[in-house]
Amino acid sequence: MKPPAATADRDALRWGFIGSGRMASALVKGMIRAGVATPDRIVASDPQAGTRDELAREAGIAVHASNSPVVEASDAIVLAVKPQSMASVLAEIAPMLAPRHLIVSIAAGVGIGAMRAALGASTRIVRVMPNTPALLGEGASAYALGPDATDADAQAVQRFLDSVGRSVRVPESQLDAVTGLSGSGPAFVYMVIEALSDGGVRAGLPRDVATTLAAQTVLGAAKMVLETGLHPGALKDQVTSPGGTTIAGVQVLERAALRGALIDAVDAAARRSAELAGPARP
Ligand SMILES: NC(=O)C1=CN([C@@H]2O[C@H](COP(=O)(O)OP(=O)(O)OC[C@H]3O[C@@H](n4cnc5c(N)ncnc54)[C@H](O)[C@@H]3O)[C@@H](O)[C@H]2O)C=CC1
Ligand SMILES: O=C(O)[C@@H]1CCC=N1
Repeated sequence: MKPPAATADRDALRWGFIGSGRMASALVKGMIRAGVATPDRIVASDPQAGTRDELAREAGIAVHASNSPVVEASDAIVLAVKPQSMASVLAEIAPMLAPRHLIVSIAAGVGIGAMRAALGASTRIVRVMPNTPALLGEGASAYALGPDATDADAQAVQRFLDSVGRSVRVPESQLDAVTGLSGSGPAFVYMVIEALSDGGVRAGLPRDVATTLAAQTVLGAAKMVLETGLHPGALKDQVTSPGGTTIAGVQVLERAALRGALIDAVDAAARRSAELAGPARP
């Protein structure tokens, strides 16, 4: 890797967010919550007044209507617009970039190659796939480095992502799979929680009790996987008494092909991420 850009202050980067929607908002608020950046070192932009006002009010940062003040006031620029808006944003910011700038894209399906083509081959680029639980410091992110990104860039992005959850470095070729699993995954898990809660209600629990128990059960089970290091199947076996209640439910889930449905969901989301890189965008 190349040495860090001489002008970049690695320990006190100024962060700029282009696009202030749901994912940018989760990351900004998560960073501030974790203390990785103070509000005066983060700026953002968005064309929608309501979106600007909301983030400015909730995070205490400056949010501009145009993108040039963000480019001017930042060292690391997080591109947080929809994939469909990326081409116009890249064309807009390309002439404004200086050697100090690190480009961090969170857009699904927009490749490093396409960004280099639009911004210039020597641009330092890191492509990230975060997820919305970053808001609470429980994000799951993966990142891939562009050819000109430095060790310092990798460290800065890893510090940023680890401050809002867990992160892993992957080859760019794996980012569509990451998008299908952890990028889209919170939506799948919310559906599971909602359905578990429905089950509790069906069995006679009040809704609030059922949702609390369902969500805490998913949280606890996830922590068991992460903190014991045991295989999920072994942990499932610990819950499943011979002739007991759990195996009765497991049988229903196997008959309903729960596993196949989840595998298909991740696969479909990963394929959609790959599709977004192509010319046929919606
Ligand atoms: N929402 C999620 O769970 C995740 C989203 N992502 C990625 O993050 C990106 C943003 O997604 P969301 O936050 O969900 O979308 P969003 O629609 O909530 O936010 C996008 C924002 O970009 C703004 N925008 C549009 N054109 C712009 C321009 N030219 N300059 C500046 N801002 C502009 C829009 O007004 C909007 O507020 C997408 O590329 C998506 O693939 C990645 C991981 C998870
Ligand atoms: O649904 C989407 O396209 C974005 C990318 C990953 C999560 N949300």
